[in-house]
This record gives sequence, C-alpha cells and structure tokens, in this order.
Amino acid sequence: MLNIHNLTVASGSRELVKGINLEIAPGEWLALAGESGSGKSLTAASIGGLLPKELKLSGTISWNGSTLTSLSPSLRRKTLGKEISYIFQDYQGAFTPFITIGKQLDELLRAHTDLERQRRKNMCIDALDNVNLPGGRVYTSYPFQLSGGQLQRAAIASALLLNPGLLIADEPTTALDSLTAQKVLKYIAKAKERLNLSVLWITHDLRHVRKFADRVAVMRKGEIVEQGAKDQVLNSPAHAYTSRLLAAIPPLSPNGPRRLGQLSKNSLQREEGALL
Ligand SMILES: Nc1ncnc2c1ncn2[C@@H]1O[C@H](COP(=O)(O)OP(=O)(O)OP(=O)(O)O)[C@@H](O)[C@H]1O
Repeated sequence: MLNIHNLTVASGSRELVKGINLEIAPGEWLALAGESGSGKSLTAASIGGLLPKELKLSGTISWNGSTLTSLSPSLRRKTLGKEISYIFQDYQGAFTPFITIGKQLDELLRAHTDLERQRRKNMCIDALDNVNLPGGRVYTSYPFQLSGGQLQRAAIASALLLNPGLLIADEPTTALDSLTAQKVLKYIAKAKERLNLSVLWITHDLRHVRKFADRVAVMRKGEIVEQGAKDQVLNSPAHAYTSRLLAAIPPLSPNGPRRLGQLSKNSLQREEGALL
C-alpha cells in the first residue's frame, strides 16, 4: 500500500507540489493525469527519492507501513530496487547502448539476489517472454537492435524482474505510436494481475485511462483537484478543469472531437478495439 500524505515539493519559496494526498492499494492502478507542468513527475520522483537536490520535500510517503521519507539513503535504495520500480517515457535511457539486454537484466538479479548464473539467465528470459518478446534472442541483443516498442517492453521486463509491489510508469507510452502504446499498457495490465502490482501511471493523455486504470487523480498547478473511481471522474467530473481536460482529448476515431465522458463504454471499446 502506498500512502502519500501532505506532500509538498518546493523550489525556494515556490511550491511546485502543494500538500497532496494519494493512496494506492495493492493491485490497484491509479492514473495521475493533468496538463504539462502540473507536478505529476515531481510527485512520482518524490516516491523514489529521485528529486533534484535543489528541491525540498515535506510531508510523508510510506510504502507497506515503512516511511520512505525517513529511511536512510541506503535502505531507501534497497527498498526501491526490490519493491518499487520505475519505467519512463525515455525507454532509450533505460539501457546502456553497448551492453546486451541480457547482461543488463542479469546485473539487476546479481545485485539483489544470491541466485546462480543459469537460474538468473532463465529468469531474465522468462521476464522477456512475459512481455511477448522472443526472450532467448532479445537476451543476446543490444538495445539498438530493438524497435522503440520492443525496448519499452524490455524496460517493463527489467522493471518487473524483481517482482516489485509498485510500478511507477511516468508517461511510458508518450514516445510510442498509438498501437504500440496500447500493447505496452496491456503488458503492464497483465503484470498487474499476475503480481497483484500497484501501478502509478503518470499520463497527460486520458484516452486510455478508462480501459486500464482503476482510479484517476487529476492534478493542476501542484494540487490534486479531483480523484475517484475512473467511471465517476470520467463520466461525471466534479471539477471544471477535469471537464476541460476531457474535452481536449483527441478523437480515437476520425469522426471529429468527442468527449470521453459522453461516449458509452461500448462505443469506446469499439474505438479502442480498432487500434488493437
Ligand atoms: N528542478 C526544478 N527546479 C525548479 N522547478 C522545477 C524543477 N523541476 C520541475 N520544476 C517545475 O515544477 C513544475 C512541475 O513539474 P513536473 O515535471 O512535475 O510537471 P508534469 O506535470 O510532470 O509535466 P509533464 O507532463 O510536462 O512531464 C513545473 O512548473 C516545472 O517547471
């Protein structure tokens, strides 16, 4: 269970994130939406202690009862590596260019487990297979030999290798085409079911939220203006800003602008289905 209580992130006297509260239950997928600059990435970075040094954090963040914000840097790294993992929009940056994917995944297992070599190799190949990559071949491939979508899937395999409890996905599909983006989200959804994973999904694109998220929180200018079950937020937004965000969604079909809140679930599924 992730608990964020009264989180504030400040640059000098300027508050960039303003006393927000969020919870994510085991097996729950929370979409954190909002326009560019609203504070989503700083919130995500705060959880893992990844904020730039010049920014000051206050409030508490706890994971399964242990307060991350009061852990020593070494304990926090240990918790992070095993229990909380990240994937980012910049999947190219997830891997070092001239080291094989297999070696890079293996290094993670070597750092965090005592498993012997062959067992580690089998686990890496299984993890790649689980995101529908040809595990044996990708294990020996260099990052530059994979397409963008394949690399992002390999990044998901890497993020899930140690069976984390929380996956923080910071705009993981922004750099991908719509079809590949859907596939990547489907692999995260599959992992969520398999591992009872909590997912924090940072997105400024509400198009796929109905299909994948359980709950939605909407951020604006450092504050959470609305949060709730996805149907409630998408169908009956309580805040004018959420309505504006929904109205700005680009259409999934070529029939002109549509409001997600006005679409029936079936018609939305038909439109999404056309993309699969
Ligand atoms: N190191 C920093 N120093 C000062 N201000 C910063 C720093 N990092 C981010 N900010 C500011 O904090 C605000 C929130 O940034 P953040 O990256 O969290 O937004 P976001 O909602 O994730 O946006 P995007 O969708 O574009 O990634 C922005 O106004 C940004 O310019």
